Amino acid sequence: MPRSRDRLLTQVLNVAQMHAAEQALIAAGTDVHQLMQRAGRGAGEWVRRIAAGRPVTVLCGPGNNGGDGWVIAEYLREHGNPVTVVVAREPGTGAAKTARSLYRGAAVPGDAAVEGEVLVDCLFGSGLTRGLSDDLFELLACLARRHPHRIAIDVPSGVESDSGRPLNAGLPQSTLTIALGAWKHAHFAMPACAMMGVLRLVDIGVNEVPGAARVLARPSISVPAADAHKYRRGMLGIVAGAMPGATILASTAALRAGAGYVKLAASAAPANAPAELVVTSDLSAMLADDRLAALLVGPGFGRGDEAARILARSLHAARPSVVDADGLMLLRPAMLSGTPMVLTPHDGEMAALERAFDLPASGLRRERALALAAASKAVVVLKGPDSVIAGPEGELVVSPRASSWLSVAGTGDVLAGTIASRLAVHGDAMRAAEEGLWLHGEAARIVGSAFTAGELACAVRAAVEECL
Ligand SMILES: NC(=O)C1=CN([C@@H]2O[C@H](COP(=O)(O)OP(=O)(O)OC[C@H]3O[C@@H](n4cnc5c(N)ncnc54)[C@H](OP(=O)(O)O)[C@@H]3O)[C@@H](O)[C@H]2O)[C@@H](O)CC1
Ligand SMILES: Nc1ncnc2c1ncn2[C@@H]1O[C@H](COP(=O)(O)OP(=O)(O)O)[C@@H](O)[C@H]1O
Ligand SMILES: [K+]
Repeated sequence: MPRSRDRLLTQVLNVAQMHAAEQALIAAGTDVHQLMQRAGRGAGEWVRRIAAGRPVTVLCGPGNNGGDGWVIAEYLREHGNPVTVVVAREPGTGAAKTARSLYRGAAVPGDAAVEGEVLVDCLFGSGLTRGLSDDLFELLACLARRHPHRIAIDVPSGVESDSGRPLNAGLPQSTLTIALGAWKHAHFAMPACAMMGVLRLVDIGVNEVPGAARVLARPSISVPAADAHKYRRGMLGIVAGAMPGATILASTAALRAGAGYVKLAASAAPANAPAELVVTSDLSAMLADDRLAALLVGPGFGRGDEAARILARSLHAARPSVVDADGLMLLRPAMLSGTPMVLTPHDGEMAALERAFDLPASGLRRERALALAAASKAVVVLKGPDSVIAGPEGELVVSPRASSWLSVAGTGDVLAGTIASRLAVHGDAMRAAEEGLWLHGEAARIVGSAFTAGELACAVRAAVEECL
């Protein structure tokens, strides 16, 4: 597969965009039946590998998701894998009716007593418009209980594709979810993304959709130029506040993420500062230094008047900046200078920013991040179990689930330090945000479990190594 196709397969589409992409393929000469064959056979191959000869039950609904199910069932039958279709509803679309007519194996009416090893959920996909009725919910739940492996096709039935909202309570957990044609927002949005198990994508030839979101992917990071020296590699200034612990964590990560020089402006050198960190008590001189490539302001800052003054002064220096933590609580529209900026709020800080920028605190997380990015002209990294990055021009990057061990104090400081370090290297706010978020997730994968934020910060170096 050419590399450009690989990149294309990182796009994330909403239902309207998926429909438009499908129409474009149809206009170019591929009919819906062919698309369903591609999707169903591609998914069927994953199911066949997982089933490995064990009995499979395919639950088929009325729409094209059900149609995919009939194709999967026929694919398994052709390959000699035992399969039974449970017909929750007879097919209602032309393509699904054709797929059913081509199936030559066993089918039973909506019967919850069917047993097997692998359940393939093709009840509803992206066309779900309302919660499952009681009978359909019961059928799905009973079959799920009777099958140890549960594979959802496109999206698990009952999950809204654009939002990731479950429209029924108590939907079964899938062990694998196979997206068809393109990723959907539900694959990366809580709570649905936590119900989907492992994610896989089947390519059906969908082309690039303008304005589509992307999945965060491993960045490519260059080694320093042959003639590099510490200042040209990027000098990062970190402005310390009342609580130095957070800036130490941010500095520890920043020292390992590529910047050539990390300087901390603090009234006194913190007791446990890394030896490589250069500490200065002269904030004005640091801000006036022409070599200063980027600034990090906010971790451990405090929220008093003095902190607000230091934030305003720091941002007045008009350097590419990352604003995090208390800095976000103090940020006001008048402090923005138009230089590249990354804001890294969690949900609580996001609500404060929305108040400061007079934005409604409603809608999906990605919509809220986009609204703040547009209003602030900054790149917004809205953190959490389903982090998203929004750019001021409407760019949107969604993150695959990272380790839930990240839910420990101080990991946000590590993220801010990592992003700031990358910003010091090249000055591109969107790129720095993507690199930093990926490195932070990868560092968590590398350190494993029950780690501290300090251990995470040290693992940023190993994560960088994977991007060279
Ligand atoms: N796009 C592509 O390129 C390709 C897409 N493909 C596949 O198509 C899937 C999307 O298909 P789809 O649009 O037919 O939707 P799907 O989810 O099967 O069913 C919706 C139907 O059910 C109904 N309905 C909705 N909610 C309901 C409820 N709670 N309880 C009862 N009924 C309900 C609703 O009608 P309504 O009753 O709302 O009028 C509608 O008739 C997609 O996920 C992928 O698997 C691939 O084959 C290949 C290429
Ligand atoms: N359940 C989770 N799964 C994955 N990542 C998480 C989870 N909880 C938190 N994180 C990540 O950990 C970091 C926490 O940052 P933050 O809330 O600012 O913590 P702190 O202020 O203690 O540093 C963020 O990068 C966030 O995306
Ligand atoms: K499904």
